[in-house]
Amino acid sequence: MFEIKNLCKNINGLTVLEDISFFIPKGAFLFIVGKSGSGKTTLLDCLSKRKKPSSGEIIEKEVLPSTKIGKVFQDFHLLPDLTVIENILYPLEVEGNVSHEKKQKAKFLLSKMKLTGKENCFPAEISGGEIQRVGIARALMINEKIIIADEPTSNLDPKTAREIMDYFFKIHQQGTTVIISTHDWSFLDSYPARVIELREGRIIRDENSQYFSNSLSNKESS
Ligand SMILES: Nc1ncnc2c1ncn2[C@@H]1O[C@H](COP(=O)(O)OP(=O)(O)OP(=O)(O)O)[C@@H](O)[C@H]1O
Repeated sequence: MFEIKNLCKNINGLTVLEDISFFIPKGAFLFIVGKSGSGKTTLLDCLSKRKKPSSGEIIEKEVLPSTKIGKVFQDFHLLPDLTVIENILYPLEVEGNVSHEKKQKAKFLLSKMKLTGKENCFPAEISGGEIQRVGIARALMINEKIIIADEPTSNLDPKTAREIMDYFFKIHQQGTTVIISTHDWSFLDSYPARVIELREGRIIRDENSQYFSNSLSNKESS
């Protein structure tokens, strides 16, 4: 789905990503891990077309416009004057594509994100974790082919975080390519995933999660 070749990203004179090369096949379930500042967000920004590489390239086997990539980033940008359900449907509204079926899907995603009962609240009336889950539901509404999520469970209690990660894994099993950055190494034990570890902007490991959890590198980073 993505072939990343010799990707470098410099920001304000700082090399944030250096010579990153790897392939992400269609249907992958991929965790990007690494210490704070290792370049996870920047890599996801490049994959989701929020940032342009300074050099190198990202070749998409199936080219999707930026608006068709389901993105979950820390700046959720919910529209303050729209309710929760209106925010989730907003990207489709813009395209004039809100059908009865899509509304049913939005309600289904609300229940999966444990937001039932909050659909008519405005963003100012819900918690940070709930805002995060609205952002996830909106991303899932946009696209079923690829989801790129930057620390999607960071503000959530452990039980909710686990339920939402289970849901990401389920949609991966249904065929969606899922790329997630996380600080939570406990997830690596729980899902058969590919794990790429970054350190100072470089890939230092790229392995299956089952080999990852007991590693020295893991202990160093947790
Ligand atoms: N706009 C920017 N201006 C200056 N430096 C930046 C900018 N964006 C990122 N950086 C730097 O790039 C490096 C990588 O940042 P990035 O946010 O990609 O790391 P990260 O692994 O996602 O970190 P965290 O886990 O804390 O979110 C950091 O040293 C950061 O300070």
